[in-house]
Amino acid sequence: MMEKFLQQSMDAEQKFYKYEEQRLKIEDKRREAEHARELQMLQMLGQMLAGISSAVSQRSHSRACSPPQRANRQSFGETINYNPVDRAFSPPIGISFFIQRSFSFRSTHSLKDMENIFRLVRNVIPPLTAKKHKGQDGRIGIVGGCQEYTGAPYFAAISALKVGADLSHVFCTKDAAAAIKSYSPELIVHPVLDIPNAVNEVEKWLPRLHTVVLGPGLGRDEVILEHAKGIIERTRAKGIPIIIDADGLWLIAQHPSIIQGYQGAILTPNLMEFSRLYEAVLRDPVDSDDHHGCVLRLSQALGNLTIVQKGERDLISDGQKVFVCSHEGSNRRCGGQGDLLSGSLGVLSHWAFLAGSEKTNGLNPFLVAAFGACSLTRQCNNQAFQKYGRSMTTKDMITEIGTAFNKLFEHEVKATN
Ligand SMILES: NC(=O)C1=CN([C@@H]2O[C@H](COP(=O)(O)OP(=O)(O)OC[C@H]3O[C@@H](n4cnc5c(N)ncnc54)[C@H](O)[C@@H]3O)[C@@H](O)[C@H]2O)[C@@H](O)CC1
Ligand SMILES: Nc1ncnc2c1ncn2[C@@H]1O[C@H](COP(=O)(O)OP(=O)(O)OP(=O)(O)O)[C@@H](O)[C@H]1O
Repeated sequence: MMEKFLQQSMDAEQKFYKYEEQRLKIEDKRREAEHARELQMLQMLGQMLAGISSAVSQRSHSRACSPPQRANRQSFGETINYNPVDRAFSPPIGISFFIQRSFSFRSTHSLKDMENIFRLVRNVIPPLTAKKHKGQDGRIGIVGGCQEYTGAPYFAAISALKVGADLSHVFCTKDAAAAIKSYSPELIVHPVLDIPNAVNEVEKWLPRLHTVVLGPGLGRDEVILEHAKGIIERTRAKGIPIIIDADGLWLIAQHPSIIQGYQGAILTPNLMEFSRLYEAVLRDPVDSDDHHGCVLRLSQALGNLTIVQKGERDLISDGQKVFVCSHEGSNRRCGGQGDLLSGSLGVLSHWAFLAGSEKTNGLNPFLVAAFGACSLTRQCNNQAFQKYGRSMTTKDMITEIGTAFNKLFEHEVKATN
């Protein structure tokens, strides 16, 4: 009797997942069509504006220094495009000028530079409309959380919600679940990471997730890491974007092949995690005089997946370009701000992935998402530090997410120079 009941409920569950998977596919297609329509309208608008501006410039005897000429000049090569021959991701020349100015190696950015890159981030942010239903703007899964570390997965999951995801799931060990739930009723918590069939349990949820963030508070228990390995493999097999941070990077340093060649992955190492990974993959110590080259080489060696090297300046590379985010933060470094970054990136990478390179002027959408998440983290750091100074903690930064996001991405920054 019990067996029959169990079988029936398993069948019902499977039917539900199948139905849900189909529904999500239809929904994604509809959103793609919506994006394509918007793009078409923008292109038409662009053509109209181009027509008007060329008429105006003909009348006013155009100036000698046009953007395309400047784009080719070395003095604008502060952002290094390491593969100028590959045009696959290269935007038209005028736009290239615009992007290269935005992602500069200079330590300070002009307001205009920041406005340019923030505009690309804004392009991928989905509009809030009354027509949407719960889940459409992001269902993010955080894999991490064990007895020692319950804060890290919480920080990542709540940050994802505060940036704009609709649902945030945490897959953690049994003994971490109650603590994580008690921090926030908004989170959906699955205490499955330490059960024998953990990988299958998480896999059941994958069709319902847009992005997976793996690593915050995962710990280094061998059994859990083995489960994490299986989860990465299944996530990769389904083509779902995955952000790997903290102990997830420890795992990658032991087994780089799990992630090698998967361009749906974004790795977010701090300096320490970066050198571990670099040495494991390239069998060479990091060259401390050439951080940009090292980030680039690591990305290339792993098959051009996106790397975000966190630090005083965040270096972001997909093996072709290295971009720098040096948005002003503060001198306070509290544990957990990397989790804020990985959770935000979970949402932004989903939005960017969905929007595609048409919305990022031909640039790899993950680079734009990473730039957005780094700027946002640093802006939260800056705002919270102004209020709390040395006593600032990650919770204070998380409280700032709404206003920081609004300031960076919801309003036009006035370009004064
Ligand atoms: N409240 C929580 O639950 C928190 C848990 N955390 C988790 O703690 C676990 C271990 O993380 P750790 O970062 O300690 O990992 P590691 O055990 O790899 O330690 C890294 C070491 O590198 C040092 N380091 C970091 N950035 C550096 C830099 N730029 N230059 C030089 N040294 C640098 C740190 O001080 C630390 O001693 C992870 O699972 C992580 O997610 C952290 O996220 C912090 C908050
Ligand atoms: N020296 C710095 N100056 C300014 N901002 C920094 C500095 N170091 C880190 N940051 C900012 O903090 C973010 C998180 O980086 P951090 O090195 O603290 O990560 P982490 O060590 O992985 O964090 P966690 O404590 O969550 O494990 C970076 O992306 C960056 O935006």
